[in-house]
Amino acid sequence: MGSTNGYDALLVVSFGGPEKPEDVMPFLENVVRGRGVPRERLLEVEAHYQGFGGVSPINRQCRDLIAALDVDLPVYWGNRNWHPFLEDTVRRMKEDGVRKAAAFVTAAYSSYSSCRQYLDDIARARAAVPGAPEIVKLRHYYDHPGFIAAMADHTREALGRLPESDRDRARLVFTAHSIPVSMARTAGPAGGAYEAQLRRAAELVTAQIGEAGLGEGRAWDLVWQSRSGPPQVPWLEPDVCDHLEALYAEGVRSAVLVPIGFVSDHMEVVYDLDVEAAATAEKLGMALTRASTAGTHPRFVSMVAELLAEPEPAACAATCCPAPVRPARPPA
Ligand SMILES: CC1=C(CCC(=O)O)c2cc3nc(cc4[nH]c(cc5[nH]c(cc1n2)c(C)c5CCC(=O)O)c(CCC(=O)O)c4C)C(CCC(=O)O)=C3C
Ligand SMILES: [Fe+2]
Repeated sequence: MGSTNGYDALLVVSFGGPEKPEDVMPFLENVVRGRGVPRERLLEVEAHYQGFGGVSPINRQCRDLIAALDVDLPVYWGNRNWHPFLEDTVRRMKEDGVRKAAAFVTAAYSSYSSCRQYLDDIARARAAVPGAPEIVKLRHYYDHPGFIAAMADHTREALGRLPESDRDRARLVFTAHSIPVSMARTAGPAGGAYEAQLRRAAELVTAQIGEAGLGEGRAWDLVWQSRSGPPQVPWLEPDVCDHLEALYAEGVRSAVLVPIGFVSDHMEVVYDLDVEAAATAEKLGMALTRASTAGTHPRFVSMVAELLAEPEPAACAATCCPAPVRPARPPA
């Protein structure tokens, strides 16, 4: 609990995910609408979701976070790609008499996909609801002590799950969602912010591990996962699985995956890391554990209340994190 700073509601904004098998394809169509993701990729990803019973963990995780929050405000929740849709939530907020809400987005970093697109989602939802409340997006929190403490705790815990003899020398492999190289170049006010912020967060987490006596100056890397898009468009590399192979070739025999780019253990984490990267490590004979994301760690939960109490953040410049220029359609 604490100051609510002139806000009369908190709005949690997230990605959304399917909750039953029939939801999977319509959800995926929403995600990739107009984005040139090849059909084969979509069918592959559909199979990942169906392998988990057609249920993404992300909605449950949003509900859990909301249940854990200790704020003196009514809390609402709306998604980009699946129910509860942001527009429906904004309509309900208006009907409830909300006038000015703070938005907590479940993405910590700057980039079109992780920041601007959420701002656009909020703007579109408000435009569809006459008399919609004002909605102020809270600041990026990738370097907030609450986020870092949660990730450091979970990284220590994952180190503890390695065989004892591997703990001191295990490599920390931080991962984040790959994005197109062009999107990475234009992220943030001066470009390059997505990668720079991820590096900063990884550095801060590694430093806290060092303070806990788990290896001053332990080696770490930042690599990418969950690449989408057409194959001819360059995305950030290396992919986490290729990186594990390269590490093995260098003689590294143990690692901890730290999904610093995400805030809950959603499908990209439980499939791309716990299934795919785990299989790569198994094949190589490498000891590998995966740190939990921030989730409902108490310090991450209390961070939300702390963000609410901060002075209202300045809006992003209109030129920040621009939408990608869509690749031309291949000739028919
Ligand atoms: C930066 C970033 C984040 C982190 C910030 C944030 O958290 O928002 C993120 C999160 C997520 N991405 C998710 C799922 C998907 N992302 C896709 C596709 C894409 N992601 C992109 C970027 C990001 N994505 C991009 C540039 C694309 C290409 C299409 C486009 O330009 O938009 C696709 C399409 C199929 C495919 O993977 O090819 C799916 C299904 C889920 C839900 C998981 C669940 O259901 O549990 C979450 C949290
Ligand atoms: Fe994604």
